[in-house]
Amino acid sequence: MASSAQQVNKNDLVQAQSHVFNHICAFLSSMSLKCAVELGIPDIIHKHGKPITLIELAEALSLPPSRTEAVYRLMRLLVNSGIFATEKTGENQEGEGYVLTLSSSFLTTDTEYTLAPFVVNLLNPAQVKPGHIFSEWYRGTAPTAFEADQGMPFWNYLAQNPEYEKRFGATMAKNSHLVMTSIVREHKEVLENLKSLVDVGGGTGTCARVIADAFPHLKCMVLDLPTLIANIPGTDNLEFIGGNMFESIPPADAVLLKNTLHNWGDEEALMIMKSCRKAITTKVIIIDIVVKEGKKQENDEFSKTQLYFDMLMMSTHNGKERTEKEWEKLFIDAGFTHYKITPLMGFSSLIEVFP
Ligand SMILES: C[S@@+](CC[C@H](N)C(=O)[O-])C[C@H]1O[C@@H](n2cnc3c(N)ncnc32)[C@H](O)[C@@H]1O
Repeated sequence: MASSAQQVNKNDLVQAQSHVFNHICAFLSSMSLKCAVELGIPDIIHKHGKPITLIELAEALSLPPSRTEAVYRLMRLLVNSGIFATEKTGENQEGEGYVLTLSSSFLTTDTEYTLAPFVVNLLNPAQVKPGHIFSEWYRGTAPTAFEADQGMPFWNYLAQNPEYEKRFGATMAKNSHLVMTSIVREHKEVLENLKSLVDVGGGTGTCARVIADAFPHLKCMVLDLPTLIANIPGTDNLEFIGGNMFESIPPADAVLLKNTLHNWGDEEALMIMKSCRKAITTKVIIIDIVVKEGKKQENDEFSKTQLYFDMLMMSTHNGKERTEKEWEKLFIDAGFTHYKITPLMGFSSLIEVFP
C-alpha cells in the first residue's frame, strides 16, 4: 500500500482520482437510468425493431427540438455504461443507431421480469432521501435512516401511501417472476411431494401463482398485509390471506419466505422462523441472498448487488443480507436441525431448512 501520493506511479494516482470521482458521480448513473426509463427510451428502441438514430429517437420522444443534444449526451453516458449499445444503420451502413443490450432488455415494460418499475420505485425521493442522512443515522439511535427521515418505519409509510404501496407490490412481483419460473423448471424437486405451501410475505402472489400453476395438486396460500392483498382474487389452488406473520402463520407442509427475512433484523427474523417451525411439517424454503464471508469481497456484479442490497436493507428496514454462518445461527436458534443451500443463477440462493 502507498505511504504517500508522491511515491505512487502518476498513472495509478490519476486512475485512483477518477475512481473516486466516479463514486461521487454514481448518483448520476442511477438518475440517468431513471430518466431513460421514465422517458420510455427502452420501449421506443424495442418497438423500433432496428437501430434507432438520434433524430428518430428524439422525434419518437416528442421533446422540444432544443433537447436533442441533451438526449445525445444522456445516451452517450448510457452507452458508455453498457445499458444501450450502438450499431451501424442505413442502406449503406452510413449511420449509427441505438440498440438494446441484454441489460436494457430488463428495462422494457412488456416483459414479466421487467425491472423498469424497480428503477422508478427505488429511485423515488422517499427512498433516496435517507441516503443523505446515513452519517447522522450512524451517530444516532433511530432504527433506520428511512425512519429517521420519514418519521415512520417503511411498512407504515407504505400503508399510508396506497399508491406507493401498489407500485412497491408490482415492483416486487415483476422482480420475482424470473427467479420463480427458473426454480419451478430447474429445481422442481424442492416443491415435489408437498401438499400445501404458504408463501409468507408473499406480496401480490407472483411466486405462489407460478408454483400453483406448475403444481396444480398443491394447495398454495399467500400471507401478506391485508392492505397489500385486498381484492386480489384466488384460484382453485391459490388463496390470499390478509394477516400479520408476527401474529400467526397458517399451518402447511412448507413455508416459502422469498426476500422476506432480509427485511428484518435478527430478533424479528428469529420470531418469524420460530413461527414457521410451529406451522410446518416438512420444511421452510428460503430464497434470499447468502453473502460471502470475510471483509474482502470479490469485485464482480453479483457481489456488488449483494452488498448494495445489504445497505438498502439496513437503511430502509433495519434488515440485513446474511452470511451462511448468520443463516445457520438463525436456523439453529429457531429449533431447526439442518439446512441445504443451493446457489441460484445470479446473486440469490435457495435454502431448504428442516425441523
Ligand atoms: C420484499 S417483499 C417480498 C415479496 C415477495 N415475497 C417477493 O419476493 O416478491 C416483503 C413482503 O413482506 C410483507 N410484509 C411486511 N410485513 C409483514 C407482516 N407483518 N406480515 C405479513 N407480511 C408482511 C410486505 O407487504 C411485502 O409484500
